[in-house]
Amino acid sequence: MIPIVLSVAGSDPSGGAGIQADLKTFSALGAYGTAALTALTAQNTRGVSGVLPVPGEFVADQLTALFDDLDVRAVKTGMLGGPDVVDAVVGTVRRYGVRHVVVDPVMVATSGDRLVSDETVAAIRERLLPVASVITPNLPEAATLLGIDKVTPERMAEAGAALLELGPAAVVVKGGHDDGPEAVDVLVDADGVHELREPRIATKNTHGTGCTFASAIAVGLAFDVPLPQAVADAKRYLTDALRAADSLDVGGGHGPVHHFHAAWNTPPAQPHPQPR
Ligand SMILES: Nc1ncnc2c1ncn2[C@@H]1O[C@H](COP(=O)(O)OP(=O)(O)OP(=O)(O)O)[C@@H](O)[C@H]1O
Ligand SMILES: Cc1ncc(CO)c(N)n1
Repeated sequence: MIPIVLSVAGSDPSGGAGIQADLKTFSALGAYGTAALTALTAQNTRGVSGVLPVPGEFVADQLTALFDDLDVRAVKTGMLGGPDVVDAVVGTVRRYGVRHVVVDPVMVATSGDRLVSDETVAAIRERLLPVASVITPNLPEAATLLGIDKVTPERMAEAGAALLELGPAAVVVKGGHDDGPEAVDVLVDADGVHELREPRIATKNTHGTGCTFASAIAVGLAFDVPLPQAVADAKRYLTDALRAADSLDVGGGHGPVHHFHAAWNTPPAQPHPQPR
């Protein structure tokens, strides 16, 4: 039976981040993708112009409908519209005993636009982190969760260890927005600190990298791959998706990564033949 993975996240109508990115990642990596929407955004590759949260009660209804029927092997959370949405997720994870929970603590879009309120961040910190298998903050998200000014690349391991104290089984602090020849992330779990390194890809098309990375980890866990391997595999998949991103050329701002870089081993699209 195909492993079922669930994204609990917001919609990005431009298709590069949020549930759209998550479903593409699940599909590209061979899992069956499902999605419960927590918010609508109005956004494109240049920025976010509106957010409409889904009430927590209705997120809970979506989750109940899913879990009453489908054998969901892993849950990935992204943008969570409000504290009531966080509580709907936590309640479901506890009630159905979900084993694999990947929390991408989304706070700000690639464009720099803020996506969630302070109350939502507090609910994530206090109630969602303790049920997470792994959380994947970038440097500003790590700092916000820890209630400190900033986390520097030199202090990623230290920040990861402090975040581990908040209850998740593992933490991946992402150094993606740093510069340098490599994109370095730090995984901290009960076994200690592991560094993950891949080449930094020179592209402006980085919309949805965080969503894609966390979703790929969730697929690995759904296939029962051990966490450190699932994280390393996810990073390799994302790096290849970044490498192929410029071939898509979608939008005028930060365009999407190429989720299907491995599956579409066909030449670039040709114009449709004209009738004679
Ligand atoms: N230019 C790049 N080249 C290679 N890897 C990158 C690049 N940018 C980010 N990454 C990697 O992508 C993954 C996602 O990290 P990133 O820091 O972009 O997440 P994020 O800030 O949460 O994303 P988002 O902007 O979608 O919210 C990490 O493994 C990071 O190291
Ligand atoms: C809906 C949504 N979730 C997450 C992100 C983070 O990139 C985004 N831009 N939009």
